[in-house]
Amino acid sequence: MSKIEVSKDYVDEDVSFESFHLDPRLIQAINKLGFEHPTLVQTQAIRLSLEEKKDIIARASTGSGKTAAYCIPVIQSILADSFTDNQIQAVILVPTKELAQQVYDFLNELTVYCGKAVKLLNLTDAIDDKLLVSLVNERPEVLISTPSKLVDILEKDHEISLTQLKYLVIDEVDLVASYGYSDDLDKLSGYLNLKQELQVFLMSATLNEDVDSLKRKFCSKPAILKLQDLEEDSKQLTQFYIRTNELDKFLLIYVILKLKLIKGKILVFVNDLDRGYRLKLYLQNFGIRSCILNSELPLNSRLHIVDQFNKNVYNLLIATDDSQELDEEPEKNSKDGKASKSSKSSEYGVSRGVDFRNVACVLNFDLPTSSKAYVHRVGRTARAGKYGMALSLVVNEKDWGKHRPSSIASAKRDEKVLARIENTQKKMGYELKPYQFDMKQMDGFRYRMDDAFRSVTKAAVRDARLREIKMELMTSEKLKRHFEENPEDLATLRHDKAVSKVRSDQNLKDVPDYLLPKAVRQDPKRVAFVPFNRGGGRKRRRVGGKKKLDPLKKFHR
Ligand SMILES: Nc1ncnc2c1ncn2[C@@H]1O[C@H](COP(=O)(O)OP(=O)(O)OP(=O)(O)O)[C@@H](O)[C@H]1O
Repeated sequence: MSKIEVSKDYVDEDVSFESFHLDPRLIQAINKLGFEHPTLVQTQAIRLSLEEKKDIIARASTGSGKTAAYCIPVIQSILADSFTDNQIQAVILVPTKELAQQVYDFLNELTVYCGKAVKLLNLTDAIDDKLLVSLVNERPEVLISTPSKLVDILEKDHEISLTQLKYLVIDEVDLVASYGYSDDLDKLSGYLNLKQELQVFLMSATLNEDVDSLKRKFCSKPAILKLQDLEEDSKQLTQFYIRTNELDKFLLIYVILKLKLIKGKILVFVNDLDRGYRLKLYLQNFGIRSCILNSELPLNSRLHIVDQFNKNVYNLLIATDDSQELDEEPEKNSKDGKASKSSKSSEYGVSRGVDFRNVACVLNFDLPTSSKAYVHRVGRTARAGKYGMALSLVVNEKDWGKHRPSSIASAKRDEKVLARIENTQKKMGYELKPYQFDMKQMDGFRYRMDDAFRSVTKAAVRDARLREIKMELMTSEKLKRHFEENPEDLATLRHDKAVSKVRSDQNLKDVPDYLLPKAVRQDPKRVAFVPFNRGGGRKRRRVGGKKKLDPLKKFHR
């Protein structure tokens, strides 16, 4: 049994899962999951749902256990009701296929001792629609889907009935509400027996006014849970930013990664597809291996990459988050002010809800385009009560566009977005701290950065992108068969191979002694959290002990 550590701040230590009078099969599964106590949002949601039959709107921090908060009451109620035979009793809607799979996997674990009492169906599984319709007609108790896929299937077969539905869950509800799913939700409401027996859960870490119309449409007298603000000294997430120019972002990431200034697994976000490959190839020059995650890769590969990252097969994942969510007001994407679903990425989303495990640092190589997207990105670390840090590279407005090859359009607004991020974080009681790097001290690394940066041409990026897709399409097929035949062999399929023959110079891979900070030269094993002043001298903080270290502590002026 793997025990998952959850900090006191999220966990309701006075409460046990047994106190909810849950079915023994469910209790056994919860024990197997290693959950000792419910989290705060779970205690409240389970009670309100099972005892008071309330509709629930919950805003709770990223990583605070919202999935179990709605899954447990849904499964409990299905198990408790032995009279309703073979009916679709719950629909769980999420914005992306990744999340559908994640929720499906979690429900599978939760129902592992339930035999055939609870059947689950993930509608976003890439199976033929006809087969899907016939599987829905077998009336599994729980359907998991994106709104558009569900409506699609309902429109394909008018015999399917949802009037007996007891639970409707919309997870990441603000994204579902604002991301072009409103037509699908309107259509869906026509299939439901709203405000009768139906109990509704609307969940997210961020709620906005788009959710109000869903609240009016789907809920009656909902209980509103807001479980977000932690005490100052109990915050697990430490947030930093560095103001820089576009080319120096490449210098910074090289130095940070090469000298291992951040300990543990790092999730790097970039804002477009080519950018991800550019960074991967650039780092490859220095012998730094990374793995790519983006909307172009087949779903099987995406799921496998996240799974392997969670199992610590990779330490560095470069994820493209091209959602381009904007903060309200000044700019909206379409005439009605709603962001539209772009075809390729419409059902892909990596900053939302994906349960990355044990991420030490979220590094926003490119700053997201909205404060809301920032909340979700940085929420990939410091999950389930663990500590984590977020580091964002912010381009000075005056420096934007000065060096075309390293430039990206979104960075033009970085300073404005940073101001909004600071504002929203402040309202939640958080603070972003600036890091003043002494860029002069990194001058020794600059020529290597230049060399490596220049070697990554546009053609090399295009070539890498094509190769990776081809490779992953083949891997994806293999994965499909492997998943069926040989699940334990999956770990051997790696996604962090070199994707291009970019000239790889051994000189770039090694960092000569004279460039290293003194502390590292004296003791090569001591590479994390080192002071980066050539004179050395000051004592380092002990690594590993107390968690709330400032990981880049001595690197700034
Ligand atoms: N009671 C619990 N005890 C221990 N670990 C838990 C508990 N509940 C959930 N977890 C773990 O916490 C992690 C985060 O849970 P979950 O993915 O549900 O968070 P979330 O609130 O939905 O986050 P997000 O807003 O990012 O989607 C998961 O790995 C989950 O297994």
